[in-house]
Amino acid sequence: MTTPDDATHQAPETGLSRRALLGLGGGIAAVAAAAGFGAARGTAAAAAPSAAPQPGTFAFTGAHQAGVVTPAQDRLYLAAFDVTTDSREELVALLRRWTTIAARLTQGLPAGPLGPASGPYDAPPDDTGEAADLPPAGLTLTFGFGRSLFVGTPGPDGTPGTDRFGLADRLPGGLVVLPHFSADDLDPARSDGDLVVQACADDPQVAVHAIRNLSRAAFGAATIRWTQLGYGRTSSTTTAQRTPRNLFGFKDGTANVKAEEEDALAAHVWVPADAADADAADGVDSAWLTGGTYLVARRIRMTIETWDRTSLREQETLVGRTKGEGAPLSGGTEHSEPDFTATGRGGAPLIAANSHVRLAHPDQNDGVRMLRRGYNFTDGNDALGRLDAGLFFLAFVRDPRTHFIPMQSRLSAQDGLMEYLEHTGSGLFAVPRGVPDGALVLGADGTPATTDDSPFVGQDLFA
Ligand SMILES: C=CC1=C(C)c2cc3[nH]c(cc4nc(cc5[nH]c(cc1n2)c(C)c5CCC(=O)O)C(CCC(=O)O)=C4C)c(C)c3C=C
Ligand SMILES: [Fe+2]
Repeated sequence: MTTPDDATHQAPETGLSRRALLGLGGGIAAVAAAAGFGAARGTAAAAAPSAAPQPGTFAFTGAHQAGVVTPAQDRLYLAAFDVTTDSREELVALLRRWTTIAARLTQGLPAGPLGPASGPYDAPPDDTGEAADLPPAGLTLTFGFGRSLFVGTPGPDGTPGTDRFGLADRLPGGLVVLPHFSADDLDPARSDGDLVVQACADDPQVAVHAIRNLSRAAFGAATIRWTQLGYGRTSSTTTAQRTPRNLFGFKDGTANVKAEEEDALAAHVWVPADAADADAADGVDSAWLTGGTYLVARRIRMTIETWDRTSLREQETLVGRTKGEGAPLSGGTEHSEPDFTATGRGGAPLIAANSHVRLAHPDQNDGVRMLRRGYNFTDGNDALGRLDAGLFFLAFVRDPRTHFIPMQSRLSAQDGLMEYLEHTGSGLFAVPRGVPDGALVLGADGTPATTDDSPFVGQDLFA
């Protein structure tokens, strides 16, 4: 399992900058070894002197990809890509390059072994440089695959898409076309994509630097389709984290699935082996996704100006919790269980039938929960001067057919909050399991010791 080093929870800013790491004798090899990359094959990394894990870093390798249960960082930059090559080999080569670069960036190293300010004077540097003096900032990079990577994009007349990479019989059952939900006003230019990279960090420049360098490494194979910048996490993913607030001013993430809840993660987040058994009955081999998860992304615009003219009573009634403490309207404190049977004056339920927390609660959803990991966003304003702001909803689930679609159908039809919400972008991605611990061996220059058999994110998909 991906585990953060101790320092990351508290003070990532204490980490050394990339420039300082480069200046350390044998720094790259030592960091690679310390990050668990060494040892396996007697490489330079394995032989390097051991060093303490870098403060402010999370391991890149592990049973699951980092960036799911990792304590939610403060900033997000997410990019969806269209693959522009039709060559399976070039796609695999891209994923190898991304894996190598991600392993380096998440450990606070520059994208390439030479860094931003050395290397041949007549060639572009192998790192763009804007994060050179910044600490690792808890950067995680999480990769996923969209449905179009497997079966292409259907034409407007309904003609089937093209299986460009011979992956159609690997399409996992949960990677469906999401239905239209009422109040959806989706912009195709902010939706879907063959590949996704979620970069989370406690410094926005570190997250943007990561996507920029991955995008650069994709040249000739993939181009950015859409991106979303997020600030102010809207969820807690560990019990140690303070519950943050969304742009409606309410605490968000109170009842989230947390990293410490191993049983809930197994039941609601990680794709179980029997999902592949079910797909096998349909002639699909989706074993590559066992231990992975699905990422649902929804750009949800909030009509902030209208909300701000709404009474506190109305706001709390629509959410179903108090604005100050975040306690259920049935009483107690933030982490008290809501009592949906409690009634007030005239026998009316204290938590209204159309309140968000009642409709999203597991009791109303066949026991379903999800790991939410969203962010606030503000993308300027529209022609009327209204903020284009809201919540970039991100959730990791074991199967969107059971863990997202029914709940979102219910919310979009009945949730009182919907009067203030508009879904403007959408994406669904299969997130493969992690690169195994200790398997990614970086050489002394920080590149994989062997290129052809070094593991990469999503490797099992192409096996
Ligand atoms: C389909 C899933 C969900 C969408 C879309 C969604 C949008 C959304 N939510 C808030 C604010 C809050 N949500 C809260 C709880 C909550 N929300 C969902 C699901 C979706 N939310 C779930 C599963 C839960 C937990 C329910 C439970 O188990 O009790 C809360 C309460 C605090 C908390 O538990 O996090 C708030 C507040 C907004 C503003 C929003 C769209 C912009
Ligand atoms: Fe919610």
